[in-house]
Amino acid sequence: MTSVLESPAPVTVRAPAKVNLELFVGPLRDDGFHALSTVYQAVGLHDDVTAALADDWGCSVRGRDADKVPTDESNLALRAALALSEHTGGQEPVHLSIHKEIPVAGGMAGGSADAAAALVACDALWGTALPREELEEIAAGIGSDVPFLLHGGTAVGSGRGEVVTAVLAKGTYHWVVVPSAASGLSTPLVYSAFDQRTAGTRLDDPHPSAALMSALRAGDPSALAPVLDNDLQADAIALQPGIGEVIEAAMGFGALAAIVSGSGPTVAILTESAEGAIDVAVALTASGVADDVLRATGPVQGAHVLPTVRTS
Ligand SMILES: C[C@@](CO)(OP(=O)(O)O)[C@H](O)COP(=O)(O)OP(=O)(O)OC[C@H]1O[C@@H](n2ccc(N)nc2=O)[C@H](O)[C@@H]1O
Ligand SMILES: Nc1ncnc2c1ncn2[C@@H]1O[C@H](COP(=O)(O)OP(=O)(O)O)[C@@H](O)[C@H]1O
Repeated sequence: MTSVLESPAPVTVRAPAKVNLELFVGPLRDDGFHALSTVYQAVGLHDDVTAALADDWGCSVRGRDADKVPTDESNLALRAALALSEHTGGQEPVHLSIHKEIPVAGGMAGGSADAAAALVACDALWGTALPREELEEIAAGIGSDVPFLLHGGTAVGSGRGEVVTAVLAKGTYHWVVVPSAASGLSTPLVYSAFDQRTAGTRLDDPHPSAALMSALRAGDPSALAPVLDNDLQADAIALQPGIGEVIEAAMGFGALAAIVSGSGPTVAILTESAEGAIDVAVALTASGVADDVLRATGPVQGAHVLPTVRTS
């Protein structure tokens, strides 16, 4: 056991939320997951995870939706820390303090962000200094979105979303995010609605669309808006019609586009500028369509260590 004197200082890592600019769902694979082609964008809503050496493994959660997050070993951040410890032959226990800003169970991958943050934080705290590819491998074992949250920016996810390839993207995009927290939507429920709807049709292997890639290269939100696409959107709306109402209202208030993020229920609304985002956000709240409305810009960087605050 490390003595107090030589104990490394706690490490805090910040990780972003994601929106899926495009989500194409392919055939069901033998492992029970659908093949995916998605284009992720990391956006500026963040969770912070602080890893500190402790007598026992554990985690605590505060901030937005904290009461909806487990603190036992089903917590994705704790699972990630334990997986890294096992991979490196066993490490000293840590306590993870999670501060959440990312809406829980919204399709913005907050749990995956916490897992990515925990991997980077523990790797620094323990001094394991794992090569990036190994960290990504452990990340993929925790969840399909975790490698992207390590990576950040804008990237294609293939396989079941865990194989991440950067894309050339210019510009900054201004999003309004409507989480719809009261929902009972879950990822398995939405995929199973997709399965029922598409039963009997042949699903092709999914690929990124050339139109989306070209809009991202141009860095033009007006060009991006018409090519945003999500194969799970119809199923999310069928399960929770309020999502469709948010999309329709946002378009009426001058948004460039509005789309379900991942399996929902969060609606990601693309606007032309920072001012445009404020206008749409205010209109959504003032009209009573949504009482919980956030704003975020993207792309932003993936999980990264925050500088230690000097206290003296
Ligand atoms: C939809 C996406 C889009 O980025 O994100 P979220 O909306 O959850 O953030 C992802 O595909 C979330 O992938 P992942 O994190 O692996 O989903 P999990 O919660 O582990 O999957 C729960 C269940 O959903 C189904 N599932 C999930 C992913 C996939 N590619 N095919 C599936 O069929 C499977 O039945 C799986 O057992
Ligand atoms: N650290 C975590 N933060 C958020 N949710 C977590 C975490 N660990 C486990 N979970 C569980 O994962 C589920 C999915 O949460 P989340 O990752 O926020 O959403 P989504 O998968 O829709 O993007 C939650 O219902 C929650 O119980």
